Amino acid sequence: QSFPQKRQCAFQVTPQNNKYTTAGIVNGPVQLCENTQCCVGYFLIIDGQPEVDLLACDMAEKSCPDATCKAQTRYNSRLIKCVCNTDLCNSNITWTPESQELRATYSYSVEENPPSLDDYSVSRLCSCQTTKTSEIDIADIELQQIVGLGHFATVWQGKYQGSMVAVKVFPARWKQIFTAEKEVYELPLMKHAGIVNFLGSGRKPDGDSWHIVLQFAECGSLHYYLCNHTTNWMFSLKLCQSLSQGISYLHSDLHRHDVHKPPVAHRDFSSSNVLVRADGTCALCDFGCSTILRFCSGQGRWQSHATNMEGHAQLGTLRYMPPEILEGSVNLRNSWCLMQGDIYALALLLWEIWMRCSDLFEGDIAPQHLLPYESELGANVTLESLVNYVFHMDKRPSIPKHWELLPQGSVLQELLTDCWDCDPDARLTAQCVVDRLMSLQSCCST
Ligand SMILES: Nc1ncnc2c1ncn2[C@@H]1O[C@H](COP(=O)(O)OP(=O)(O)OP(=O)(O)O)[C@@H](O)[C@H]1O
Repeated sequence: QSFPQKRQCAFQVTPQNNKYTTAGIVNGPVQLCENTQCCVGYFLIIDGQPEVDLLACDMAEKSCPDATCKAQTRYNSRLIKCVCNTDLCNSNITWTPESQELRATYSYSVEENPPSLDDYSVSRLCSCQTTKTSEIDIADIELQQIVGLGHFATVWQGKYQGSMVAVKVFPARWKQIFTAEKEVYELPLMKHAGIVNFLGSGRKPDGDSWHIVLQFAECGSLHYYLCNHTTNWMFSLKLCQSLSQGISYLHSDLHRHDVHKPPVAHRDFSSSNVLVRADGTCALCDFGCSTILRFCSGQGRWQSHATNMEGHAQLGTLRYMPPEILEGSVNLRNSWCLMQGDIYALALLLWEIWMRCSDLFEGDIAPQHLLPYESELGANVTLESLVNYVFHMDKRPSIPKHWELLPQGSVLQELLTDCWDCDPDARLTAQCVVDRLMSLQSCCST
């Protein structure tokens, strides 16, 4: 009886990313694969050259059609990966800076491969309704003070028709991001308590800036709020519920009469992109990186559509990126994976909120606000440290041990672990998070 030869792969790990040690028997620089015929290699680009970050057998059986180690698309041009199917093939990577630059441009656009003509025609066929909002005459707005400085825009507090508003001002060079964000706000049925109310948009007569006018959120961003306030249990639950209801609504595919709201993936969900109103409810904002999914009946599948993609390899905030996006294994043709990425970020936001809830800490003293992974990886995380910690080591923000003893502790713990699971398919849907939070309301009103 003959047994198939086990694959041998070059092996090199660091103590920080030693998860792959379990993928097979290690004998010095060689590993005999237990579960797969595929070798993997991760390389960091240092001074323009690939340097080994990790070499090993793959953890599970996956497709690896290449015989040699060819550089695959990555998050940006600083980390590359290959998967291949011959003995020790992962020890040498085929890589050129030019090919990498070209591929990186596409790596975080919606299509994993450069779009074909067919894709374009399908996108046109599947374009969907928008609600035409009357343009706002920018001259009617009185800008009062700056309340936020983002990557793309400056946010002002202002006055419009006697009401306090927020005005997001994009310089002309970010017109594409402005258009993408406006397109999401202008979708039908976008008015919802969990989403900041869009009042209109306009352009300065001299054409040097584009404006989005929004309801003003008195308490600023969730990040700002948590830095400055602790909460009690019921208040934290209100923040979490409104937040999950907002993302659940954004993800929903709604048909009301003849009007259709397609699902939207946020793709840059972070505590800076959630606002807090005076009544303690959250509202989602900042849809500049979002993707609208359109169902193409001709194709029988969901099609992603994004105005803002070309030329933007890096979408979203690094710290909140799910492991599959950090690692680059996500198939961006599968639009649902974008929603699953939002759920991972939602878990980090729930964790941030609960870590500031005094009722969940002894002596009612909650620790000062920390961003996810801030205590483990510092205030300025790098891609390499996150890939290692979140993907290779499969670690998440730590859940306080004593929560196990609290009446709601096990539910909180399960909810977080079910939302930040390394397997995107295992994560809860946003509606399921809303339902679980609802059950917490009845079980633990302290
Ligand atoms: N409607 C609003 N009411 C009050 N403050 C707001 C409002 N909209 C935005 N802000 C403030 O401005 C900040 C930046 O807003 P926003 O995230 O929309 O801008 P951006 O340029 O897209 O930022 P990013 O760097 O996340 O891409 C928010 O974190 C918040 O503090």
